[in-house]
Amino acid sequence: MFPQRLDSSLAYDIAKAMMDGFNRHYQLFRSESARAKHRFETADWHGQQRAQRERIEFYDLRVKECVMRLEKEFKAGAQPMDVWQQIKLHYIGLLVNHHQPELAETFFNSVTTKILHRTHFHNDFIFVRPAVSTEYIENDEPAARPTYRAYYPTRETLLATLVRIVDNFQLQHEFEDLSRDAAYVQEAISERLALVKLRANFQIQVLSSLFFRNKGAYVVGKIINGFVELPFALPILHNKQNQLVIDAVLFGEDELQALFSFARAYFMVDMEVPSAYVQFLRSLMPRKPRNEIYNALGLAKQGKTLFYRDFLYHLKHSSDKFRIAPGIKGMVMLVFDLPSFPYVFKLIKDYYPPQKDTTREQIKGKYLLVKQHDRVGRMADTLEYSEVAFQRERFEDGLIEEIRKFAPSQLEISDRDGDGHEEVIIKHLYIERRMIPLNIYLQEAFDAGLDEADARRQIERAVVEYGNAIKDLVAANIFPGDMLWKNFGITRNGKVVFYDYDEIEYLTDCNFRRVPVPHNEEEEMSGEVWYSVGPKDVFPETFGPFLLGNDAVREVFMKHHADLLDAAFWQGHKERIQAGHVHDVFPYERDKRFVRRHASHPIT
Ligand SMILES: Nc1ncnc2c1ncn2[C@@H]1O[C@H](COP(=O)(O)OP(=O)(O)OP(=O)(O)O)[C@@H](O)[C@H]1O
Repeated sequence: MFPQRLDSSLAYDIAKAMMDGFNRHYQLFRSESARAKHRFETADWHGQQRAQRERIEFYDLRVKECVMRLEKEFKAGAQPMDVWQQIKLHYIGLLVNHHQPELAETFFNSVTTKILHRTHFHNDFIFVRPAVSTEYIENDEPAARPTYRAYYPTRETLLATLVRIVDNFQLQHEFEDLSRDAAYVQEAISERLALVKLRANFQIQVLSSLFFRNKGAYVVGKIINGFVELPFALPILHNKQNQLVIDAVLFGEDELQALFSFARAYFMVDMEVPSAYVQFLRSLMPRKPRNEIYNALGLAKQGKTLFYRDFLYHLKHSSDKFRIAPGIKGMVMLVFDLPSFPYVFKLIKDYYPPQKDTTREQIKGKYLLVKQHDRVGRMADTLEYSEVAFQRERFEDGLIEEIRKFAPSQLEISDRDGDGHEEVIIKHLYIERRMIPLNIYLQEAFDAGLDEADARRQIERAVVEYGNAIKDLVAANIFPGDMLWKNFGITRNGKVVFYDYDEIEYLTDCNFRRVPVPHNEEEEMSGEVWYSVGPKDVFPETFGPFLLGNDAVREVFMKHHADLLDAAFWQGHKERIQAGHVHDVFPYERDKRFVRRHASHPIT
């Protein structure tokens, strides 16, 4: 198959046009990300959120543009296969000194598969694995910023070094008191280093671009001493007087994981060599898959590519079968998983019960809304795939039957690739992180018996976190719609996250009402809803019977979250959002905030 000679000049022109298409994409993506700094400095929060939303669309737009150009200028789709092989080889040549080769390869795949369609293309024409290494890429241009900077403080110069680290970002806005904040950070670091001997290599490494998201900017780095590396992040916020403050210091893998969680919006970061950022971040969070790090940086297509490669690799090295996911089955989504793999696969059913007045398009719209919205750590991100092929023998028969019954339009079983093995091909799928459904988590505690202190603690933690999750969603203008326990999951770190999006609405589109007082005994005794209800009307006081059947659950809920049953709570938030308020989201515990920690003992 490998071409002996590169003799088609058209192949070179097509490869070059594709590379131009990618370069244009990355330049636009990067400048939008770089502008986040100015929006942060000028407290343009609506602008920041808009940009976060719009940037998600960039990739598909650029792919479409490039496909059109290739068809128009080169009739690319009509070129014979040997030309396509040469296109790929020329493209590899163009990648050799490129600073984002892995992204450019993915762009090539997107454009090529659009032009050649599934029936024509062969894996040889795309990048099934990377052809060009991303190791040790450096930007050698004279004014280039390195990926990270290293600082070499002593115990005595630590404070001055911390000030310098922040100063080097040249934020064009004044701090309330940078030396005070740096002293708070120094104190926190010194506590960790108190009993430690500083080794010759003691240093602080800091990624040279800030990470922007919503109302925050984050310094991300690590402290190295001997063989120990301590990841850290410094959130910088505007205070009430609109001056900058370092709000906290986060340490260690778990706190960084929470910052980079799959349930949060993507960061804006100005990066020349994204793979070097990913490599650095991976050293801070070794258990976080690379695909999720690319996602967190807004490079979702690369995340998707890497996820799929990891998935295929996992399939090759496992033998268990796909099955219907544990828990209560969805009415609109058919959910399955592979026990050995920490994700779930969701497809939209063809048929749903009458109370679900929705359509496939509407459901897709809700999933898209979540993708573009700030997920505030409370909504799982999803990857969307079309035409996914699995080996038939890896599917339990019961699962095939379930798909055949509820989503026949999504299922094809055939030997499409002609390798003599049957495949299950699913037309459209969402994939997201697997969690423990909250109803199962609570049931485990009930089963253990409420006399057990651990079980009671488990219930308390779950119910308190559940209410907190809803309150975070509310602050972010999201009404979850269906708030039953089964629609929330618990993550590895004990966070409660929402995953059932088909009834989600903007809070500002809902009408929160109290149940009217009955006019007469007949109305009062009627088991039916006797008052008129509009399509967007919500009656929070009616949530109780669905959620609080269990006494232990009820007790905790009423202690911490009784306000969720009050229409005034919801209406109040709606009005604040309508008045233009942009909520604060803290991807860390509130008691980490310096304003709380040092309220009574300010450092002087
Ligand atoms: N990320 C996940 N991790 C673990 N289990 C999940 C996940 N997402 C869904 N499930 C399981 O699949 C079930 C159905 O999923 P989901 O709630 O998304 O479907 P649905 O059809 O929208 O539900 P509903 O009938 O409440 O509208 C859940 O109750 C849960 O048991």
